[in-house]
Amino acid sequence: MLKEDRRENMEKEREILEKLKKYREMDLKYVDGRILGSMCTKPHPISKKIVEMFLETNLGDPGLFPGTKNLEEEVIKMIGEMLHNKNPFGYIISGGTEANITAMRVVKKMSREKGRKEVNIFIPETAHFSFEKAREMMDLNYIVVPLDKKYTMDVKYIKDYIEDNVEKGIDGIVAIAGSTELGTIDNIPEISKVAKEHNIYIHVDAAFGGFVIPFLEDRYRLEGYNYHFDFSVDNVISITVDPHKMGLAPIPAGGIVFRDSSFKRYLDVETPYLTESYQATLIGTRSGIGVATTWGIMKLLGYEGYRKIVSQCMENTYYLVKRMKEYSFEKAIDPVLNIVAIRDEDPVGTSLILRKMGWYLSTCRCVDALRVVVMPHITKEHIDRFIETLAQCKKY
Ligand SMILES: CC1=C(O)/C(=C\N=C/Cc2ccc(O)cc2)C(COP(=O)(O)O)=CN1
Repeated sequence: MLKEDRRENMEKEREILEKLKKYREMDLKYVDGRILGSMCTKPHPISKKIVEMFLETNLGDPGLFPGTKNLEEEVIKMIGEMLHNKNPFGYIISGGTEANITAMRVVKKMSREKGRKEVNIFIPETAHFSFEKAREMMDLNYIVVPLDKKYTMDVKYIKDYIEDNVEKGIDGIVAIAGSTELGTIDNIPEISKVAKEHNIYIHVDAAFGGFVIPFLEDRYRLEGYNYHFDFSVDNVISITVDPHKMGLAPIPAGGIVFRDSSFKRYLDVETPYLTESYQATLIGTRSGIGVATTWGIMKLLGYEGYRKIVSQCMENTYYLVKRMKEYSFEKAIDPVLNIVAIRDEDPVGTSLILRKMGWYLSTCRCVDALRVVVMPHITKEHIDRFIETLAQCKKY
């Protein structure tokens, strides 16, 4: 390329990057500490170098990228180990939504194989809206399970429902380990007893809790909740666990892990023109970035690294509750994970006022409360500033 052309090109590139910078400056930044309602955070710094290294990879055609495919198998093994599964099968995919849809694909296929006309699935009121997308797409029939006083699934309701509807085949139970709104954990060992008796598939949505609970020290574990949620519990067949939440991986990095590879056949679709004859993931072309960054961050942090991050988040969670008390702001429940629900008579109204003041948090539906997710980017200074702002805003 001529020197002149090269110079022109560089000038054009510089202008384009300048323009992009203007758009990026319109975005909020996690480090400013005003993003209080997100379950994502600033990715671990090592991510940048890994993204650059794996930019062109495509796990949609794994025969071309065997190294990246090997990494995915290793990452699933690492996450499987974290979830007490020595023989895991799964994928690092676009996010928790795709992971939950994938689990529901398997439940539906297994139900069809049993010759059932209807796919009946117990689902908690606290279920993430991704299950609504799955229901619509696959015509699933949900039996919504009410919550008990701890905002977890009422297991007695499941038992009674099955006894009162013996003719109705139940294909699955969705349980949550770290609910979106309150971070509560359903009593999965209790649910497992019912599932085992009736041979029912349990899918655990640990999109958020999957990278918190395994690292949660005893001092942060509350009486009255059962923290066992993984493959150590019978009938747990699949788990959603997202590296791009508390795993500190960049987006997109969701995870779906199955008890073993025997469930792959329910997902496989023939792929005539690819380097592999079958493809199980919902998304076809998919970058290897999520796999590689998750592998790198898990190797770098290890158990101890994640434990420290989770403990820091829990310390800041308890600090927020302490500061709230000084202004008589009430918590809706004792924090189970790093999520705080601040009672409010008009949570939507208050959150809109706070947003105008530059603070982004969300609200709960299951209880009238503001919702703060105390992610690793939130510091005590941010919490101090937030509480002062909330106090001002409540004066009106
Ligand atoms: C229990 C559960 C979730 O809390 C969840 C998402 N949750 C929160 C997603 C979120 C992330 C950042 C943000 O600023 C706002 C919202 C999903 C879907 O995960 P996703 O497809 O990766 O968004 C599934 N289950």
